[in-house]
Amino acid sequence: MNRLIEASNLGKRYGLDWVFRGLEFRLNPGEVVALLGPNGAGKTTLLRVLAGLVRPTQGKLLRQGRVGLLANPPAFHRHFSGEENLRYALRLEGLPIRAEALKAALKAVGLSQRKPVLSYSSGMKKRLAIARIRLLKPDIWLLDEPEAALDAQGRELLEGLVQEARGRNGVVIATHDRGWLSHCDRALDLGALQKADPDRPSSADAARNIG
Ligand SMILES: Nc1ncnc2c1ncn2[C@@H]1O[C@H](COP(=O)(O)OP(=O)(O)OP(=O)(O)O)[C@@H](O)[C@H]1O
Repeated sequence: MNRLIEASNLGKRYGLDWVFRGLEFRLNPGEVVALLGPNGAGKTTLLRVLAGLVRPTQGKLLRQGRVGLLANPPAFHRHFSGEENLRYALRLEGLPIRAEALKAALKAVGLSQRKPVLSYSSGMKKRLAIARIRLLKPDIWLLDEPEAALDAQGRELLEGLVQEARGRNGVVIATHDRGWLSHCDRALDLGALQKADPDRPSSADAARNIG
């Protein structure tokens, strides 16, 4: 089977401080992995490294396929409407832009087409980010605290999205919400990795099977 992500001896340091070091991580198509750990454990940093936005300080990282990062908070062009932001994202990825698909994507998350994003609440921005990742259909879904700011209906949308994705894509969910574990195949606990070795020398894969 072709792996979507294969990382070995991965490490990221800011100044003298290692955020993580010696990390082994693999993601296969169809797998959903939870990324756990307390504040500051390195979940966002690892997602950004896996997404290719931050260069690792050490180690090898191989990725296969398109990556979609649902950041927390998600970033948009504030003066563009929701629809314009979706168009822009599709154009950047070189994907076809179909007006009907854009309209449907916004409707599915309960947003109107014309309002500028600067008038959105945090939950509405999160919903727009859900619409965006759903349209972009990446092979690798990296979700950073995806539940933050969402109401119960938004959460349901998100859970549906993860179920949709898990058929053929790989999903990594960084979260403090252990409710996600029932949707995940494995968990990687960065807090446990730190505790196992406070100086964070090279360590083995901290992933554990959860069912
Ligand atoms: N650009 C940066 N420069 C310096 N240090 C950074 C930078 N980004 C993150 N860090 C540090 O890396 C560590 C991990 O931060 P990160 O945001 O990855 O943690 P997290 O697990 O996502 O935390 P939270 O649960 O609070 O979102 C923290 O000590 C943080 O201060």
